[in-house]
Amino acid sequence: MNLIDIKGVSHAYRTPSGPLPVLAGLDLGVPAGTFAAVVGPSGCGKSTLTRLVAGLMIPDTGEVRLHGERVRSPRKTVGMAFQNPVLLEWRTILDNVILPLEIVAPRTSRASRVARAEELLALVGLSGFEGKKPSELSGGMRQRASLCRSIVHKPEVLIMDEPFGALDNFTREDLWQTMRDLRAKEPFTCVLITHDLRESVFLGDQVIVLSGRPARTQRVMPVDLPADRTIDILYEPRAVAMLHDLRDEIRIAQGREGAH
Ligand SMILES: Nc1ncnc2c1ncn2[C@@H]1O[C@H](COP(=O)(O)OP(=O)(O)OP(=O)(O)O)[C@@H](O)[C@H]1O
Repeated sequence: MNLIDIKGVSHAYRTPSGPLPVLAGLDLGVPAGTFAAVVGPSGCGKSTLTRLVAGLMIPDTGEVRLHGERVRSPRKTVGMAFQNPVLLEWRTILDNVILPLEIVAPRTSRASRVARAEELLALVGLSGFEGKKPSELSGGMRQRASLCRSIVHKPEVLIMDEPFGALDNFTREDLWQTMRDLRAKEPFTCVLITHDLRESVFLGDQVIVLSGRPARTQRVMPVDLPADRTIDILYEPRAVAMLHDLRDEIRIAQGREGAH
C-alpha cells in the first residue's frame, strides 16, 4: 500500500476576483520509504500540494490519505523543509536540531535528544559544529542542519519545498549526496518539490510532472537507477534520456510543445 495516496484532487482558491482553480485531477501514490520528486511549471500548484499532504488545507474534491487514513487536519507526523532554513540564532546548532523533539516528544530526556541530534549531525558531516550559532555556518551547512532538524523526530513523511534552491551548484550537488546517504542510513518517505530536473532524477524514485495551472498529473516517470548512485550517473545515457524526456514534458506543461 502507498504511504501517501492522492486521488482525483481538485482545488480552487477563493480570491476577490473569483475562484482560482489550481489543482484539477491530481493523482499521486508514494510507497513507504521512497522519494517522489514533483516538477512542473512555475505557479502550477506545487506548494499547494505540500499543504494538502501536511493537512494544512482540505481540497474541494478528491482524497488525500496517509497510511490509508483520510487527512483532515494538520499532521504532527509530517516534517517540512524549505528553501530558507529558519534556524533560531539564539540557539546553538544542536539545540536547533533538537527543537522538534521538545515539541513532539517533551517527555524524552535531554540526554537522549542530544544523542539523537548528534547522531544525525555526524551523518551530514557537522560533527564539531554542535555548539556553533547558525550565523557561524555557511549556507550549505545551515541547510544540512535544517535537514537534520526536519527528520530528528522521525516524521512519517518529509515534505521538501525547493530545499536546495538558494544554494550554488556545487553545494547543491553535495547536499544531494548527503540526502542519498541519510536515506541509506534511515529510510524515510519524501515528497520533494523542485524546479531542477537533474535533482528530480538524482533524488527521486519517481518523478511526477504536473501540468500547467490548474495542475493535473501529466506524467509519472519511474527512476530506475541504483540507490547508491553518484553524480556521475547524471551523465550516463539512461539518465540523459530521462532528462530529455522530462524537458519535453515541461514544455508540454508550459503549453510550448515543440519549442526549443
Ligand atoms: N492562499 C491563496 N489564496 C489565493 N491564491 C493562492 C493562494 N496560495 C496560492 N495561490 C495561487 O495559486 C497558484 C498556485 O500556487 P502555488 O504556490 O501552489 O504554486 P507553485 O507551483 O508552488 O509555484 P512556484 O513554482 O512559483 O513556487 C498561484 O497562482 C498562487 O498565486
